[in-house]
Amino acid sequence: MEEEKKKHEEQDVIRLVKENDQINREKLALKQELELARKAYEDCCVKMETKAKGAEQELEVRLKDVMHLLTESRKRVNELEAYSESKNLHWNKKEHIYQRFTEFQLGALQELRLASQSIKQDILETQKSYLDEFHRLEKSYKTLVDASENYYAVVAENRKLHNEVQELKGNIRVYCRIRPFLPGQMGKESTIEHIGENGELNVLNSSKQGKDGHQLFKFNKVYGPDTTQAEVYSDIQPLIRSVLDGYNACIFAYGQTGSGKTYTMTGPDGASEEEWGVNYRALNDLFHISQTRRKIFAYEIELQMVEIYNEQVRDLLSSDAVPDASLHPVKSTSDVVDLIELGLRNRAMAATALNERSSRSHSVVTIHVHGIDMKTSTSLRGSLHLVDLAGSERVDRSEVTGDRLKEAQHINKSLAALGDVIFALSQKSPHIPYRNSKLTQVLQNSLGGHAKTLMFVQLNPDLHSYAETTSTLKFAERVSGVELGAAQSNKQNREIKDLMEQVASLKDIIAKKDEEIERLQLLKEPKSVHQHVNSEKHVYGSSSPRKNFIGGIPPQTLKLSGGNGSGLTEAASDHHNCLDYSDKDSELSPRQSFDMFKHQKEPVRQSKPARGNRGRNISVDSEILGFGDTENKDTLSGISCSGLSAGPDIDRLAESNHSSKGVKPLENTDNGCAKFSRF
Ligand SMILES: Nc1ncnc2c1ncn2[C@@H]1O[C@H](COP(=O)(O)OP(=O)(O)OP(=O)(O)O)[C@@H](O)[C@H]1O
Repeated sequence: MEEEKKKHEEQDVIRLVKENDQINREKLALKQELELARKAYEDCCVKMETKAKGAEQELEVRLKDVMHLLTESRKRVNELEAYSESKNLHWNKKEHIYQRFTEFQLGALQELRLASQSIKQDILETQKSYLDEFHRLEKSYKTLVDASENYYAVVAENRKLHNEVQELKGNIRVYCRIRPFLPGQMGKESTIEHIGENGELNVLNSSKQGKDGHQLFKFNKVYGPDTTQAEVYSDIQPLIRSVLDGYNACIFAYGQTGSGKTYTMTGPDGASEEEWGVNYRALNDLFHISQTRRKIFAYEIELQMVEIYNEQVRDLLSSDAVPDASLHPVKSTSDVVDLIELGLRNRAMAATALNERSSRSHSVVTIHVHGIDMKTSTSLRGSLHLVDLAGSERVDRSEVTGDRLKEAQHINKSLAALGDVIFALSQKSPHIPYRNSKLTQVLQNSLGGHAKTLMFVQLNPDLHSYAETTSTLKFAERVSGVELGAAQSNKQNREIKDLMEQVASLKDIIAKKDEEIERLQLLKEPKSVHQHVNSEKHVYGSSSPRKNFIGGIPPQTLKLSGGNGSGLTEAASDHHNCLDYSDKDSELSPRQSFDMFKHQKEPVRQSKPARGNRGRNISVDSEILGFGDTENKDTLSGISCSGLSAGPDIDRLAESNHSSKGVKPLENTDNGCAKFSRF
């Protein structure tokens, strides 16, 4: 045990020696390590010391700099403080100034606001007045524009018309129109050899040899068979338009039966607008122009349509028994179409061998235009007669007898009378034989005076109608040589119109007084009728105002002294009627002419009780009406020596009448009526 203890002790000693070695070794290593650490520490301390010294030096430099900067900054701060102080003072001053200025500005602004409000008010008021003024100006400007538009249109039209008037001055215009061959007549030989540019017309009769077969005529214009209705109308349009300026115009269609008179004046049956004749186109045109002038003129247009058949005037627009030629106001073309169609239906037709719907009457469409210039109150009256004459064919060729012969004789008589009137006008004869036929009576105003007259000469190109054609052309050629003088417009201004009305009423008063004196004289001297007649003649002398009635006829003398008062138809047809138009009354308007027809009835009823003495009445009336012998002789010579008959056939017809009855000077019949001994 001991041993073992010893052994353990030995082992412990060995272990302890070993451990001591180990600790010594470790102690040495640690000593070395410590030495190294101490050396590293000393190095580090030296380094740090050096570094600290460097840093200290650097910091000192920097401190110096900072101190310097600080001093500088303090200096600047002081400076800035001083500056700011001065600025502050300055701003305070400025603020004070601004404050005062703002206060002042606010005051001024307030004032300005007030001023602006009042100015605004003023502006609104001015604007309103400007607007009013502007509207007024706009209105007047519009009126001026309209007026100027119309003015220029009117001026242009007037200029055109002026030229036409110049052109028309003088001769009756004659336009010749050749109708085409009708279906079924194709292959027929034509008499028309050549139509010249300037109104020349060569007709040819192939059955005659050499020179005799050719004849040359010259008119204002010749229309070939292909001419359209519109082309024809465009040539006469200015004449028709002049009616709106107060002119009277008359357009005839003359020619043998079936030569196209109705076609030219009205158009074919059931005509389309393109085929419309002069009648429709004229009215259409008049409406159109009256519309364009509506700002300047107020127009009224009225229409009448009569036919003259066997020397009787018949109203075509009235189916009533009323005999007066009715006047129909028209406002549109359709009114016109309806009226003319009614008239055409009423027109007397009768068949002849030449034309199955041959019109054996003259048809007269009359357009009355009354215009008032709205500015000057000048009134104007124009009228247009559109006459479709009855056929001028030869009686023998018409193969007519009995009633048809009578019709033909009447037609030829009235055409001869028309020729006589035209010739008398051309001769500037003091007596124009208007009353030789109803046709010339109705057309009186549009033939003489200051009317414009145009004649369409219608031709049938058929060689078979050669004789008719040449006789028609000869008549037309003579008509074309007739000079009527310059046309004049029927304008009357308000003052003249008022004065005329005053004069008329004064004349009425004087006439009434005259009658009273007459009545009193009759009461005083019931037996001295003869003396009374003489005294009345004196009263009706040139110094008497009665002589000055329009047209030279006192109203009470426009009566049928010997008629039965049955009105227009009978008045027109009855040769015993004393009513006629004085040849001096060519200034009467066509309206007045028709009015005379209207007045025929009433005075007849009055004539007996008013006058009491038929013989005296007759002598007075016949004198007033111009039935004096000398004048009537002139009438007759005018008829027979005119050299302007309605062609050889008409002459022949007249001769045949003369030979049976003999040509005698005009004579007064028992009842005081002038009788034309030729018919
Ligand atoms: N220019 C034309 N173009 C075509 N047809 C025409 C022309 N002129 C006339 N006619 C025709 O010729 C025929 C006879 O014409 P219209 O009846 O006009 O003759 P008119 O001279 O008036 O006869 P009347 O003397 O018997 O009244 C009609 O059928 C018509 O349509």
